[in-house]
Amino acid sequence: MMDHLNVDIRVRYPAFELDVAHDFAGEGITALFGPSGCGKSTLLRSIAGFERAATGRVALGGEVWMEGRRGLAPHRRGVGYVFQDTRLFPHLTVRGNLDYAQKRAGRAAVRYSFDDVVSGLDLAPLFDRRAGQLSGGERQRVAIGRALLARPRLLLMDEPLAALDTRRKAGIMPYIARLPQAFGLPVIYVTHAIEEVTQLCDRIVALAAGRIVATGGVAETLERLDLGEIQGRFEAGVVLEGRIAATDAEMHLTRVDLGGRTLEVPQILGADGGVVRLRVRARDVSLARTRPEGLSIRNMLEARVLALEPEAGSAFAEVLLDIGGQHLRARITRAAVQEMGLAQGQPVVALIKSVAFDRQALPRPLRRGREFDQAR
Ligand SMILES: Nc1ncnc2c1ncn2[C@@H]1O[C@H](COP(=O)(O)OP(=O)(O)OP(=O)(O)O)[C@@H](O)[C@H]1O
Repeated sequence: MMDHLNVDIRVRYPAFELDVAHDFAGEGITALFGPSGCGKSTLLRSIAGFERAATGRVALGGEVWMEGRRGLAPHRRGVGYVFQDTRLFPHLTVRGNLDYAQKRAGRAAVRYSFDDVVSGLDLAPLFDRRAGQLSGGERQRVAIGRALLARPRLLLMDEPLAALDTRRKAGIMPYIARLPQAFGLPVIYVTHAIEEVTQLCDRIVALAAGRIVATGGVAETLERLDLGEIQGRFEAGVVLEGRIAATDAEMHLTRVDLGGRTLEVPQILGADGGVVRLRVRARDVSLARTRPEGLSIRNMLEARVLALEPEAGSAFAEVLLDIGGQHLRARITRAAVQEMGLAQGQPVVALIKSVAFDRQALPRPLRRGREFDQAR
């Protein structure tokens, strides 16, 4: 367990105020999540020491980085920073960019070497390329490597995938997921993309209008949050956690055990037994009173109605379901609720098309052991 980052920060702009007090976990990836303009980048900049208007307190373990209006300069705070635009030196090679970071590194003791960074991010094949000639995903890998070589005790990432297309995102996400375990440092990860929260993060700190509105584990916090404000009604859904039970390589399907119920989803590249999170949007779930026959839909889960929430002034209602401990949401028409005679406590069958699942489901990193500890 690494040191906790404790913040109690205020920033006042003419038209915006940030006021945040939080004890960030000393391990894993914490999502700083919220709508555009809620203050995510301002908070990250305040932690790093780039925000002149910040007042309050920032401390990592016993080390105070800011107190009142006085703070350590950014390069003395032991943070690595990864931006959306990578800010590499375009005219230098990848090797040149990494060497530069290595030379300017602080003296903090870290448990990994230059070679660990290079192999952990697969950077060797890129060494002789100029940074200006890399793809967006490759540039981000190099930018992460550069941040790690500064020997940080904490890594701050500000929407590192926002500029990438879906395929490139999927390519780089596994590298990010491994960072806390592989390099032994906590990550604070700014995003407003819910798939990145679901696939990469262990916890959420949700911000709205400069204040924290929810904190906690990913699945439960997403369920509590009113995502409408962040993602729009259409994206409402749940995050299910399960284990890979088996994969049919020929059919490109993976069966995921949700603890009694099984889902069939597009193939996930991961070993049997691996833990995965799956986001299911409410609009992708239909309901039936009894198990239908002769359907193409692969996923039919026995469920029980926990709550019915008609949306005022709309054709739709949201149905909250229990599927053996975990929850599911279905967005169906109010007319259907009436015709089916749905009521609280009633057993139903929830239908989910396999195509409804996000493509980039990633097995969660293993919780025990740090990869580089064994090498030392
Ligand atoms: N230097 C500044 N002077 C005045 N107002 C600022 C300054 N920097 C940011 N703001 C305002 O503070 C608010 C929060 O900005 P911030 O960039 O932290 O939001 P964000 O959550 O990171 O948004 P996004 O997801 O769009 O990047 C915004 O209303 C922004 O206009």
